Amino acid sequence: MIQLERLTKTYGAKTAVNDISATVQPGKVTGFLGPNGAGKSTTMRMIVGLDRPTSGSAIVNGKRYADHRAPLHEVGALLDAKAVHTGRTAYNHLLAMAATHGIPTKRVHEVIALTGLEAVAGKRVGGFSLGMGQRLGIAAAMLGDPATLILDEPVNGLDPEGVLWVRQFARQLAAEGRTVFLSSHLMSEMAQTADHIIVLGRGRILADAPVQDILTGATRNAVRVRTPQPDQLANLVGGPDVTITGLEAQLLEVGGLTAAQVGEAAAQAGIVLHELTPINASLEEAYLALTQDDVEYRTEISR
Ligand SMILES: Nc1ncnc2c1ncn2[C@@H]1O[C@H](COP(=O)(O)OP(=O)(O)OP(=O)(O)O)[C@@H](O)[C@H]1O
Repeated sequence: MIQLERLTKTYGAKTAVNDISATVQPGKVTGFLGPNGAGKSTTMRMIVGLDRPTSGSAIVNGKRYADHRAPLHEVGALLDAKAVHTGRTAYNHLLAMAATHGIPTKRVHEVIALTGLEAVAGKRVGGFSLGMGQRLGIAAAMLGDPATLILDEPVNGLDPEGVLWVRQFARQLAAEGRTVFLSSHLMSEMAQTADHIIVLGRGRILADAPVQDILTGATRNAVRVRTPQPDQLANLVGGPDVTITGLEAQLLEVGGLTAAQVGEAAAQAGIVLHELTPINASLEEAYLALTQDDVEYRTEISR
């Protein structure tokens, strides 16, 4: 379990993480989502003691990371997969890590098997593909058989097979009762992997809810209607819970009604329809809407 309590980190005038409180529960995959620069990596670095909070605290399995006698057995982290690129073989890299933490060689073989690295364990890490490097980073995080796993952008740049592997691995770890905390800037990926999602924007928590709740909240009930009689249709279906937006001269977006309701009302009133399209906001749209004011660097799209 990870408990963030009023956690704050400032760099000079810049507040990277702004007074966040949240609990990451065991037995679940929790997605940590936010646009670039939202403060995800800084939060994760504070959890594993690589950055010191300006104020507030990050507690893992009941203690601050630095106060654990054998932190590798408590928390495994993959924070920067590129950091493991060395001239060593994967096996020797893991063996060196294990040796410095008093972890037996047997465990090195176990994590190699666990992450499917058997075939490449004798190869130099410098020549690894991104996917293999990611597996090696996860193998290293698993060395101490930790109850809590923290993975920063574990699927970034992976091919579909690699993405699927990380997703299944994360789910398996959660099923074993571990706390699994993954960051990503892709809502679509998190929606398929996580049970719970925490959304960060400009260092603040924008949402902290089960994936199912976020999915339900994201579904928009709206219909796009093309008709040569837009004013009559608007008068007909208009009401207190209905929003009507003119998109083009003969194109309306009707919110709050289903396509069936609009179609039947139009038929009864003899209004001609040329198009009737239900619109469902994707989860990605909901996420963009949630974070649009909180993106640090906005790309201007010229029209
Ligand atoms: N060492 C540092 N010194 C100064 N500013 C920093 C430092 N580390 C991070 N920041 C700033 O803090 C903010 C949060 O950065 P952070 O890397 O935590 O975001 P992130 O959500 O992980 O983004 P990304 O997806 O790009 O990794 C950014 O504005 C970043 O520029």
